[in-house]
Amino acid sequence: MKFAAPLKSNSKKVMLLGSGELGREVVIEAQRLGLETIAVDKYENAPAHQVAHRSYVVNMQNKDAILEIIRREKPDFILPEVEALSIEALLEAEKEGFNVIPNADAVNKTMNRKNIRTFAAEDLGLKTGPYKFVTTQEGLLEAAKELGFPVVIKPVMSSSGHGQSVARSESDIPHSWEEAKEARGDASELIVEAFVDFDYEITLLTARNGKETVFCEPIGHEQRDGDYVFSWQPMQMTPKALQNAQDIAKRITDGLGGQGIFGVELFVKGDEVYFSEVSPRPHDTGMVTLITQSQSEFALHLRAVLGLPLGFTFYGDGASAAFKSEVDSYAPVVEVDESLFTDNSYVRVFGKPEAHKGRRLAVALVFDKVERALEKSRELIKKIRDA
Ligand SMILES: Nc1ncnc2c1ncn2[C@@H]1O[C@H](COP(=O)(O)OP(=O)(O)OP(=O)(O)O)[C@@H](O)[C@H]1O
Ligand SMILES: NCC(=O)N[C@@H]1O[C@H](COP(=O)([O-])[O-])[C@@H](O)[C@H]1O
Ligand SMILES: [Mg+2]
Repeated sequence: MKFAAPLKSNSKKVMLLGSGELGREVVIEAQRLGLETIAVDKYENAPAHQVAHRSYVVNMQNKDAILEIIRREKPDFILPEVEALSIEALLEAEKEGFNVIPNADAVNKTMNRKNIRTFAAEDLGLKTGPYKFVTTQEGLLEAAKELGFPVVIKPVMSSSGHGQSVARSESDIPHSWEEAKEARGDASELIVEAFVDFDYEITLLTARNGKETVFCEPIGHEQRDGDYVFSWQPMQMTPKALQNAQDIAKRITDGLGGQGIFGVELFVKGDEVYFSEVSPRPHDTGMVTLITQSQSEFALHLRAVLGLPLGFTFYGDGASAAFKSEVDSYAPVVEVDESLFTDNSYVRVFGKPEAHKGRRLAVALVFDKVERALEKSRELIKKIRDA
């Protein structure tokens, strides 16, 4: 493999569509291999903008605007980093010969819950909880009654819990209907899911480099309001549950195809494993790999994209805790207690230019035996605050 320098006529270029905290780590890893990096997002000074060679601010849902940047920059690899972006632009770019990671069809399927759920459950036959799709409030009530309360309601296009709610009875339906409008993406259709009473849930990071598929240790996580708050690795699983999880991850990622890392989200009850959803890119709960693995999920993503070998060492157990702002601010300051800077813990501050309530601004990482690491991350996260 040959590695050119950036900003030359023969440079290899990587374009990130979405430039948040996950993209920032991908850009850093890309630069470590001499790649030229271009970061695109809908607002100025997004985390990856701050480290990339060039950056663009554009309406990510505008086909022409995205295509214009792609045609101008001619990247060797286009890495979608957020769900809410113009899929038409990606389909067209692929048609023109650009390499969309993992491929435009996989991005199309995974960005929309209806597409990915029907693909997983109906085409591939993977086990999921019962679900229905609705477009009206009356339809929502009907579906919830048929599935049985409680139900989880989510816009077909959204992420990080935006627009998501749990309805426990009929009286919650009007609120859930209103809440869905908070979607980051498309709320014209909703998925209504029976509540899966799982023992625990995991993300199984799965990397494909065109030659082999490699799994990371399973990542356990805790979610609040549809968004991750703590994650730890490895999640203790029975051998049978782990085998089932890897089988599902292999089937869904083979089904989607292409190269890169995927975050396969699964619910586990006993030895039974239910498919939930999958990100065709690094996963927020996978930030824990920044402290547990010789090659983080971001480094593995790049290796997979470039077709490089996927070998890495699992250094040992760890945990991560997301810090979310409690204020709205145009000049956010994250105050971190010195006790976070120890031999086995540290913090990464994302440098987001604006804070609002609930926005993730930093992550605390702890390296320790998994229970202690999680316990410690619960203590440490209380020592991070908005200044
Ligand atoms: N059917 C369900 N039964 C029980 N819990 C659920 C169900 N669907 C979702 N959840 C809970 O809500 C969380 C978020 O749901 P989901 O992953 O579908 O949304 P998301 O907005 O895509 O989140 P992210 O972007 O952070 O992955 C899940 O990790 C799980 O904890
Ligand atoms: N669950 C998806 C996820 O974690 N995505 C990550 O959050 C950023 C958006 O953050 P913002 O909402 O603070 O701009 C995205 O750009 C990505 O890095
Ligand atoms: Mg999810």
